[in-house]
Amino acid sequence: MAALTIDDICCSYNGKAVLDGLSLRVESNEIMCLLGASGCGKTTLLKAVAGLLPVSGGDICINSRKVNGNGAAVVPEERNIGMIFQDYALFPHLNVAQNVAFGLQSKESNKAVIRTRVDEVLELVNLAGLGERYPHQLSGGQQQRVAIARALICRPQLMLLDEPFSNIDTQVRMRLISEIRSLLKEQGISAIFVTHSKEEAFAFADKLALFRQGHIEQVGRPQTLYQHPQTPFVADFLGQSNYVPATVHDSHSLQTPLGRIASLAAISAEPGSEGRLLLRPRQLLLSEAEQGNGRVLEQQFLGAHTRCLVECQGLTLEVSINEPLPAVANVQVTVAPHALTFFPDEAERRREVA
Ligand SMILES: Nc1ncnc2c1ncn2[C@@H]1O[C@H](COP(=O)(O)OP(=O)(O)OP(=O)(O)O)[C@@H](O)[C@H]1O
Repeated sequence: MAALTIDDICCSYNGKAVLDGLSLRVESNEIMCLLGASGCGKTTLLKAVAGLLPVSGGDICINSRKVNGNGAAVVPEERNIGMIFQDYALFPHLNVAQNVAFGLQSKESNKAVIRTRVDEVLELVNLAGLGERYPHQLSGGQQQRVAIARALICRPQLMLLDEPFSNIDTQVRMRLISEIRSLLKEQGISAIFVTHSKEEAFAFADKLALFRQGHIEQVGRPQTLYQHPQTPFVADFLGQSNYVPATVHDSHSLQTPLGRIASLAAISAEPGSEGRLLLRPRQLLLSEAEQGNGRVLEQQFLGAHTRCLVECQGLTLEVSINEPLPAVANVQVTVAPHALTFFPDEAERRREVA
């Protein structure tokens, strides 16, 4: 069942369209990440879902209930949504327990029930025992946990998170991401999460929706978008891309300056079609070879891997290898067996016209 369906919505500021006919579906207990460049409309979409911004067209349904439109408009506090922001938005004059209790107080008058629920959610976010502290006495990561506890206390069905990890230092960030992800999964909460960071998106989301100027370019599992992008825009946004000119030889191979390359899956273009083969730095392999087809131009040791620039058949390719090569100039460049991603020139021309 869908936790949220957004169907053909339009939003504008001062008559200028920011979202124009955008559709998206978030399944129950699914974490959807909105990823995209600054200003492409991610926060606008969150605000529209939360009911903080009017929608000029289209439908938004939360758990099959329409929440916008004449006669159907549901106010933000009745949408059963939890919101978490980049700057935590805690009340500085309230302690942790009071901050967390805040949203529940308008719905529940029994103080003992509120206290028990505050303790429960503080336990969930690993802050048990810190209820008496004030926000300024907590680290950034702890403050964000308080914000999460405050959002959880009303048992939301849907959580909206707007760049929640960007103020958290790198050491703590991946741990917090993994904890919050497990928490949302355990509690059966669906979520939409906005970020600029592809690493956060990969680590936190079940699905990515990659935005491009108010529309969604591609939506799917992070690995699918990374390994099988439908457009060069998606490929380039999600990681380093090498492009090699190629012609389709048959349904399972391409002819390229690196030779004929076999694909582990069928290529969806006619034999003879010209275009570009996408190769990620990890999809190229290097071996030392005096008579090899490539020449190392530059190496950068980056800890977990080494970035290597190689000149091969007139192309400059970026290859990711584990350890730096010894000082050899010549290498053999080959392509690791995989399902090739091929962008036909014709499809790109059609996209440009559209
Ligand atoms: N209140 C507003 N009034 C006028 N224009 C606005 C307003 N809020 C946002 N915009 C414009 O709408 C566009 C989309 O903004 P939005 O905040 O949704 O982008 P975003 O993708 O979340 O960006 P960022 O990643 O920088 O937060 C931008 O061009 C922005 O300048």
